[in-house]
Amino acid sequence: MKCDRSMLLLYAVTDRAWTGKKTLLQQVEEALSGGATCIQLREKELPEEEFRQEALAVKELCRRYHVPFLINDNVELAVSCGADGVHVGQHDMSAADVRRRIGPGKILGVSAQTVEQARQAEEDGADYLGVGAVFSTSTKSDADAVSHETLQKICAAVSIPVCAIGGIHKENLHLLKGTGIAGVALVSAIFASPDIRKSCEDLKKLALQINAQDTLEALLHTNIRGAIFDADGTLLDSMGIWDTLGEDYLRTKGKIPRENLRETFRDMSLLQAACYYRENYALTESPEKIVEELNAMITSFYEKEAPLKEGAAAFLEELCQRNIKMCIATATDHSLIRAALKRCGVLHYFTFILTCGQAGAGKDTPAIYEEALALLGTGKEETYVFEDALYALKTAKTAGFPTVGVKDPSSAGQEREIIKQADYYLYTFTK
Ligand SMILES: Cc1ncc(COP(=O)(O)OP(=O)(O)O)c(N)n1
Ligand SMILES: Cc1nc(C(=O)O)sc1CCOP(=O)(O)O
Ligand SMILES: [Mg+2]
Repeated sequence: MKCDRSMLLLYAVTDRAWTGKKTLLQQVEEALSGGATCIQLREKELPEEEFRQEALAVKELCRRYHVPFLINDNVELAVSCGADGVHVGQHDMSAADVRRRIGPGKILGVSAQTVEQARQAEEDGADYLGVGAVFSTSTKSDADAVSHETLQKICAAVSIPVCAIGGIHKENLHLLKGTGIAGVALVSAIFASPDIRKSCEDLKKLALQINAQDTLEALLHTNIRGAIFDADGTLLDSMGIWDTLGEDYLRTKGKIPRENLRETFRDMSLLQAACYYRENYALTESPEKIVEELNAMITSFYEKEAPLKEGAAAFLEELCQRNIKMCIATATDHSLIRAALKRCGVLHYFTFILTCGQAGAGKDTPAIYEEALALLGTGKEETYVFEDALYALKTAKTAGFPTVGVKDPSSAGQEREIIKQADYYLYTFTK
């Protein structure tokens, strides 16, 4: 059994401190029945022979649940009892030596606290990394703190999957959203719980929500019955036009843009921008004519160019097959969005396109989402709003909709806040 990303989703690391009237084996079985995706037997005090007997029993249990079984620290025991793998830290046997000892077929997990250690572990043959402590923990007294920034850097620096560990529980797990982890490893949140099975079920749902690659899958397994999609930056890769429109327009007039017009243009209406170009670039056309010409450029872009985001068509098809009602809620002109979606072959998925103009308000108030909801006829708690812009996402969330943030370069500066606010965050629509 080799390691894949999904095995790290809910990684239960044992500790006999809280067994009470139960045996550790019973506790492990509860964790497995609650959905633990990997078990690590971590015994710091147990005499070798008892450790061996316990390892053999836990191994059999894990086999029944088809879940990988790893042993902490004790490489020889892992080999002799036929565990699926072993986890070692920076002060244990070196990762390269462990890999040589266990061979290529077994799983090697290595703890890392820095990017350098992480890269070295990958080079030495680690299959996954355990990175912590990401929150303060009293379970391991010598654990060093690792910031979420470092955790994110480690995830980006290596190509093996990473699980976070240390002080993780139901109330803080969501704070790891956006770091790029494949899952979470937990001790007390599982084994100190009076209801281990239920705790695992709850923790697994939360872990699915923060796991970037599983987000699409997780979404499909929610109560979703309706979906309200923003168009620009969410389904369409179209935000770039607003960045370059002013400069492109001036070039068609033989003018050389003297400045980066991006910021200037962003806060202006088309008419304001037209007056600005006329004054600052000595254009002879009337402001109304300039607006007409700008509109023609925008129309041409939506009709002929604006691409769908990668994977979006397949995602919409998947929602459609599950009978999820879908609509568009957009601040852009109805005919432009319609043209772009039709050209991209996805218009038929949407029951209607609703614009802010029709709703009588922008996305800083929930009118458009409430009207879309009424038209879809689904319940609010089962109707998910997909948005790339922070302010719109916040409006929908405050109004009580479940929200899905969608990554777009135009919102890069707000990405962390979007991740924090959104119930789900899609880095991509591709699986
Ligand atoms: C999944 C996972 N990650 C990290 C650790 C910690 O390993 P280490 O640093 O060797 O500390 P001990 O667990 O041996 O005290 C782990 N065990 N599992
Ligand atoms: C085993 C372990 N390793 C850590 C590390 O930082 O590498 S923290 C830790 C203990 C985690 O226990 P709890 O989930 O109860 O906080
Ligand atoms: Mg160790």
